[in-house]
Amino acid sequence: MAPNPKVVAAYRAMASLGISESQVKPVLKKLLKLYDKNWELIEEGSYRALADAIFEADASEEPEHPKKNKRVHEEEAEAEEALINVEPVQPLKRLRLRGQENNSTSSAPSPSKKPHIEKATAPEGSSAQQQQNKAVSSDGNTRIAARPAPMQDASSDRGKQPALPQDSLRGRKPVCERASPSKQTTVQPGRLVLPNNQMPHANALIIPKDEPVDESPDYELPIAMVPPEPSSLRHSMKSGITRKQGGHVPVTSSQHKNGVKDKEVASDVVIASSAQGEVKLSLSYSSALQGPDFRMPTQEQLLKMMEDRCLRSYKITDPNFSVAKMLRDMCDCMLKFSTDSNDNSQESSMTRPTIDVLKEPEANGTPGVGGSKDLDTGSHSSNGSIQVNSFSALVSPRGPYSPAHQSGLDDAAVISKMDISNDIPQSDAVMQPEDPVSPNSHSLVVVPHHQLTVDDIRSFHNVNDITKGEEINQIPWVNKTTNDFPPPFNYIPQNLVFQDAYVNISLSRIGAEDSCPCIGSCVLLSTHCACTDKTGGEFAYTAQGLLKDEFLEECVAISHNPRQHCFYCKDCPLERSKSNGYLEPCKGHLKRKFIKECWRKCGCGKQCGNRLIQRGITCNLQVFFTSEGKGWGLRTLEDLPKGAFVCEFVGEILTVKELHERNIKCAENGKSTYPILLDSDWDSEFVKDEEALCLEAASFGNIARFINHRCSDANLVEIPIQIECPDRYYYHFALFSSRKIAAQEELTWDYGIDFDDSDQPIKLFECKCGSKFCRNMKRSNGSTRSASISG
Ligand SMILES: C[S@@+](CC[C@H](N)C(=O)[O-])C[C@H]1O[C@@H](n2cnc3c(N)ncnc32)[C@H](O)[C@@H]1O
Repeated sequence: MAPNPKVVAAYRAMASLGISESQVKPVLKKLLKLYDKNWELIEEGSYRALADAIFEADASEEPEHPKKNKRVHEEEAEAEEALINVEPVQPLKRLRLRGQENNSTSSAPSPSKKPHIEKATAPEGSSAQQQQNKAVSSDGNTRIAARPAPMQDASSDRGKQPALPQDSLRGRKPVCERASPSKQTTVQPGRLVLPNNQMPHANALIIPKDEPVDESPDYELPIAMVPPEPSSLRHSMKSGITRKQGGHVPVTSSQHKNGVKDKEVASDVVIASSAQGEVKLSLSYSSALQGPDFRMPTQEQLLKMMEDRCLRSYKITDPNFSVAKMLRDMCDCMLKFSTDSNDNSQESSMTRPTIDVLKEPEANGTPGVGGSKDLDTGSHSSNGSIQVNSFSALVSPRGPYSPAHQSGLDDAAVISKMDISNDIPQSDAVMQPEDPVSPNSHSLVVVPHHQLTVDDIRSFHNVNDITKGEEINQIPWVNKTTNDFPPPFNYIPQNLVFQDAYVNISLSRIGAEDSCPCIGSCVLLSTHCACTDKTGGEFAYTAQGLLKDEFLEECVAISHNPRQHCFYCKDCPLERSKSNGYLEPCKGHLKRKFIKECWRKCGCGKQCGNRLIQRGITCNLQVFFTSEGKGWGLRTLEDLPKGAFVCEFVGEILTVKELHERNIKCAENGKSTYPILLDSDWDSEFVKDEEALCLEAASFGNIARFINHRCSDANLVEIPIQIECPDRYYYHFALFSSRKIAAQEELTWDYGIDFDDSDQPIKLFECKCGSKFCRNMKRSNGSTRSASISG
């Protein structure tokens, strides 16, 4: 018999990819069977489906179940016949690009025929793409905003009796409102959450620049969604109104015919929305395959399988990729486990684990930052669903304004929390009609790109590097405690003027007394360096780049005994900024020891030992969610010696007047400010309004915005550093280790808060520092005055 020319062509195409006939043959047979001998589907995209199916078959090489041999042989016989019979038949339904499912094309599916899900999920990316894209970045992630707690209205105490000078602010006002470690895991309407790169399948969500993009302009539709009533859905998406309950939006065609579920359908995906803005993706898998041997996979097994599958199938970003397909694969994985595996480690029948997929990925070699490695295998959801919570935001390497593209989601859509339910008709455990008002009801939030808020965009914190590449070292974040994501903010590595602050950095102002003619590293020279003149002729740093002990001890002592180091302005710029006709007395400012670093007008080089903090953060840090109720915190991932520079407190440079205005505005909006006053030198002369500066790090800041307060025995101490500005009304605010700090220890500094003084520009929080010297603890034990913040 003459060879079928189509078969020959397929062999040739595969041969060009280095795939032998013997590899092609069995897969081709299966595909022909699967596609009802529709060669069009096989030939499409230069035999892409075939190539991918071969790769998948190669990778899995799972032994056939003996029970199935007979059926398999029958199938093979049929397929063999198909190799001869090239008659095209009506093509079967394949997963299609979002919004295209309703299109009628030459490959439009036959409503009556559907491939088995296992086969239908043959990978869609081309093999060539697969090979090219092995090193696709795994960046990415999402969030559900942990919103800052509301701020106290700074004006609330106006008009109170004049107070005597006191050191209630103790010269340091880093006093920050905590970003609320709220348990808010619900996606708010209009809020965007992207799939986490730490999800096993995250790579699949990144579209390479040169990939063709979905031509469908219909970005208001969710991915791979086939709305039964497109117009109404579109309306609801566009208007930001979530879809009505009980109105599940089926993604695939698992319809019930006369109330009976179609047994042929292996899975379906249902997306539903609620007015609460929650998202539910419900995946059902066929009851036809469910028997007495049904077993649930363990979370690890399921995820591992998904990981493998994603690596094989989706590592190439493919314009045809759809989340629905990926989720359907997950159902398929469940099916495989439940029917094929006899592994004793599996969960018993009908147990359904809760998967917190994205809480704890691994980063920088530390356990558990945001990924799937640290799953809570013990917790099972009661409603028979697998929950995949806490997607983290993707960070776009192409800039923060294209996260949806980066995710492969084009202009739309994002899921923050999804329930993958095992629809088991017998138990009827899930797929109940949803209560439109219940907080547990499920919702679909599809956010067109144009609806993203600035906060949404800011909140795409890369789980592996919250600094977005701004620092020398990556700084990952991790949350083992809740489903919260780091609050939205823009990472900036250096202070930036907000608006009115007058920071005059000009070379002409730096005179001989503020620069040195040294060559090399000043700290190594025996000659006098002019840059030490302001610090008593001594460098504060050792040749090893640590603070000298003596200097450090003095700084710590000042911190511990602020009263002895406070000065009081005659005409306090801070009070002036708040004054609405009634000027209160100065509450005191802490006069601290300065360091002056060499800078660009000096003869020495960048590596000079007297240029420490300007070289940036060098230790390995991690943002983490504290378990004590302080919200996010910062810790070191390595042992730190005493006197090590950890980081600068970076933020927007504001005048104190601007800070006051911002505080009021933030209070109105329920937001917080994270300010510190740059007031260490305010005693030297009368400080003009525009010179009374502070740093505010809530919206623009660096890693220091995560450092929590600890009363008195904090392990960091703050030191003002003069670098480029000879006037000390502007300086850098650097944090050094005040003692040896062990890896994994939380980094803290004493904000200098007087918890008994409610007349502060910020709202106080209930201190949970845990120190035996806690000033707030004393107050709450012995005093009736409350200084706690809500949230
Ligand atoms: C600079 S921010 C620190 C990062 C913050 N924890 C977060 O989650 O973004 C300061 C805020 O953290 C919280 N915080 C800091 N130290 C705390 C402590 N010792 N006890 C309770 N809350 C604290 C307060 O809400 C404060 O306003």
